Amino acid sequence: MSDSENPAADVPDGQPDPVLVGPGLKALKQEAYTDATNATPSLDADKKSQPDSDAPSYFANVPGTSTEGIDSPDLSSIPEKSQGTTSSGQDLLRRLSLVGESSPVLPEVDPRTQHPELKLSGRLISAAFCIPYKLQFQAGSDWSLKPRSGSSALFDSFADLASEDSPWSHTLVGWTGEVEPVLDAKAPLQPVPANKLPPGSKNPTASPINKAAAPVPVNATQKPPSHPLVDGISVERQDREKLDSQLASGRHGRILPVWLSDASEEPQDTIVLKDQGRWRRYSERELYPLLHYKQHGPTDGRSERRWWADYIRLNQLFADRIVQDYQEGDVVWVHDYHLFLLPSLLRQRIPDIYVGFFLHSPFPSSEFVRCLPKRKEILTGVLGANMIGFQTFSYSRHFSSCCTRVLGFDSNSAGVDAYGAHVAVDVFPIGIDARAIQKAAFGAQEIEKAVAGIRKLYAGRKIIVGRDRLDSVRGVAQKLQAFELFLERYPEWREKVVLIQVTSPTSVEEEKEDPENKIAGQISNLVSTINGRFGSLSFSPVQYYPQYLSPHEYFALLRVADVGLITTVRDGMNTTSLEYIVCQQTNHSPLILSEFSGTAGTLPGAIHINPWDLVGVAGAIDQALKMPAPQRREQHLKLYKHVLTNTVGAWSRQFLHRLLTNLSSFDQSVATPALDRAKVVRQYRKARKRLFMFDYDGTLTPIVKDPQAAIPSDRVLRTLKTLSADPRNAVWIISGRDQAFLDEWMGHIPELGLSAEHGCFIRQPGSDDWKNLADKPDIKEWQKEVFDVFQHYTERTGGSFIERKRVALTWHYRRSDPEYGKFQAQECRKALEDTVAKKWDVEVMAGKANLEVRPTFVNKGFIATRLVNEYGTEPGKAPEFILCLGDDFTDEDMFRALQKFDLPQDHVYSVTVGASSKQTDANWHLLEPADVINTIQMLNQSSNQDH
Ligand SMILES: O=P(O)(O)OC[C@H]1O[C@H](O[C@H]2O[C@H](CO)[C@@H](O)[C@H](O)[C@H]2O)[C@H](O)[C@@H](O)[C@@H]1O
Repeated sequence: MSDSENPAADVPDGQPDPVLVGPGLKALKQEAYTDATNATPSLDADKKSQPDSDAPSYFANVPGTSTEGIDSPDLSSIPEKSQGTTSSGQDLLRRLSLVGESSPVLPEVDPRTQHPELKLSGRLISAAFCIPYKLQFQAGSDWSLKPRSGSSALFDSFADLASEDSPWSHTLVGWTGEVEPVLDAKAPLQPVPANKLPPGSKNPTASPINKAAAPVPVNATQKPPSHPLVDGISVERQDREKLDSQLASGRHGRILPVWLSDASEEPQDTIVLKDQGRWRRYSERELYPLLHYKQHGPTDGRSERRWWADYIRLNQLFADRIVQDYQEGDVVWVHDYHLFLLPSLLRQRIPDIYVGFFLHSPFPSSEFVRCLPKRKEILTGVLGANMIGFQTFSYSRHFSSCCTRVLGFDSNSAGVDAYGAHVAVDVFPIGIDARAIQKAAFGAQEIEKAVAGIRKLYAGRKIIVGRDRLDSVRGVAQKLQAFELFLERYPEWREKVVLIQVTSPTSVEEEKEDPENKIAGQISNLVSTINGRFGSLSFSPVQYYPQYLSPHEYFALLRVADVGLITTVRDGMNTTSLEYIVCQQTNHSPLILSEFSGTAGTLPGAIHINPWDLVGVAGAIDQALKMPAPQRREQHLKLYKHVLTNTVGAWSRQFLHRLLTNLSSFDQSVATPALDRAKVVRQYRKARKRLFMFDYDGTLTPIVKDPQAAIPSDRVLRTLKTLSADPRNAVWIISGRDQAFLDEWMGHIPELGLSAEHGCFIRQPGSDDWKNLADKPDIKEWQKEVFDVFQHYTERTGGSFIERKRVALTWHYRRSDPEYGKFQAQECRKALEDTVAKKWDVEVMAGKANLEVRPTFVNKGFIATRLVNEYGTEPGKAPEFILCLGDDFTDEDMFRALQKFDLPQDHVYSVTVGASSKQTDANWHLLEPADVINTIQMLNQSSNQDH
């Protein structure tokens, strides 16, 4: 049902086009596009293929003029382009309370003026799996372009971005899709072998679509499908260039086709297209099912490895194409799961590129994603983007949670900290081009005829309409089961209600090739059972049509419906439900919508059902059929306002606006620059007195699961030894670890100064003795109370444990469920702050997957201050080079302490280890402990050069 996330976004081989909406519909009006044998039209003509301007306008549909019952509100002054781009439009929307109810309508403003700091070029490159055309090819001739079906909302958004009103110069990068050879119009069609056809489909050469069987007059002019793919098509360079020029301008902007082939050397004169379907396999057999909560059985993994290799190559070829065209300041917007790896591939080549990613399909719980063998590659691939958008909040939450659980990255509802960068995560439910749908659905003679025809056919009966693809996730079986139960439980409706269910063949690779065609079989059994139980010789309560509909038939069906029934068990965004709402502008028939559709959250005015609860669905059908007119009108109005305000144009503006806002706020205020090593070396070499303060965990060694396993490597020890051997250097380890640990691992380097337990203990260089700075008589008492609270949470948080030191106590939850552990830590912290911390002079600190309690009067900042003071702060005495490094909250005390001294700026380097987006008082950042060691080694080497 949803085509915004249609995996194939295409017609199965050898099939006629399914329902076309949006650009498809508009383009359909151009006969030449549908005729493979005609000369290829110029894409400019495409612009003219907008719906007829004399078609009755939805927006001119003022109250009282409707012929179909209760009217819609007067939206006549909403501007055609984007409903709200002018002040009058905004006023009207406000008057209708459209603004503020849904996402705000953003005006078209040139992003370059709005964000001068980003130095935008004004060019937007969209990357989508396929271009919006199906290609037919004959060497030496023009290419034949037919509108590609599916993904209508997405293609409409490209048209919007490329329109004259858009501030962007738009380029679309997409795969050519499976290229077919042009058929000789006069040559007889060869029968297609049955095994090459999708299950349930008719042999195109055998018989035309059964006109009599259709619920509405079937488009008899519909062409038989083109033949299945021919393998091994050779495309010469001049033919590819010809396609480039045919696609150079049009309603979607400039289109750059990506040629997917095995050829490894660039550029090839001839590209041979073989087994073209392979480029879909990984995404449609592995990713699509997983994203929709479907798991296949175990396999030997060989095919999957091949598909994965193709998936990588596909993403690389997209990256190549974009990089070839890229100009500084371009924004790249990547769409959907076929291109999960593209953001990182682009960032590897252009580190400061602006990239947004939008996922059109659902994103499942981490419990599902973790089953994917390539889970890490997929997640890190997409994390190359600056912002990742989802259809619903729950999908975005699942994604962030996956990054925490699978990759161990910090995340919250605003985003994920990945590899030193903050990746924003946000929610943008897609809309439709409501105005185009309205124009397409109303007024044309054929549609009016079809509407009248269906009404006549089912006169006196209520019509429930369902239109879905025959994928298992679309819930057609559940719908039929619920309808059967409805007829059983509400006998008063028998003979008075008909369910018209139209299904187009599946587009899911895996299901297409199911030899048993299980779903189709199941559906047809259910239909027979219901019609057998509740039908009669003259009437069948289920009218089932496994076929494609023309746009006219499709819109006519949506218009005559008394109830729209969508029982999908999983889908990203259901565009049919949005189109249904537009088509019901005058009837106001209720919409029953599965809560598992991504659309449900944005359509609270629909009747939400759980498709697995058949009794509930049956009850909802009864409720919808009996709904009084005023209630129907009221519910519909809410839905209608939503669909009209949240158009696909508003969606893309919203996405780009937030991407740029994120980029600019990130650039300006939060980012901590990477440590300028050249500057550090210069000052280091100049300085005669130098002070080093190193935190230990997360700074000198990477964070690991078991605290006892975080031991310094030989390289770390050698580096520290060399550094501290220089008499000009004072080198200190200032750690939360206890004395025993520091003695054991670093105690053998006599030149090192050590401080343990966040400043509670100190051991001077050259000494074996530890001095206790936290010696107070009450220690045992507060320790006991802290221990009891920690113990309480340890018992209730699997995997957590307590580390007892001499003074401080640490509760660790790194081995617990990351989200539950974090939650329990918040609770535990609250409990400690409300009790122990109020009674005693202790501080509760949140560390890395831990909580620590230590006396308030000592901390790492206190030690840092003490050390600088020991050197002397007057000019001539003060250290001329201070390097202080740490990674967590407790180290911020040191950074703050250093700010209090009046020392020359270029003498003091406070460095946080981690993302540049981290909230910190440090002036610089380094990504990871390895960078710290590299930096120190560099200083050591620079000293050698001095000698
Ligand atoms: O001040 P530091 O030297 O950074 O020490 C802080 C705490 O580090 C240790 O715990 C942390 O590192 C462990 C090993 O990588 C890791 O498993 C744990 O999750 C981290 O919280 C140490 O165990 C604590 O005693 C220190 O206070």
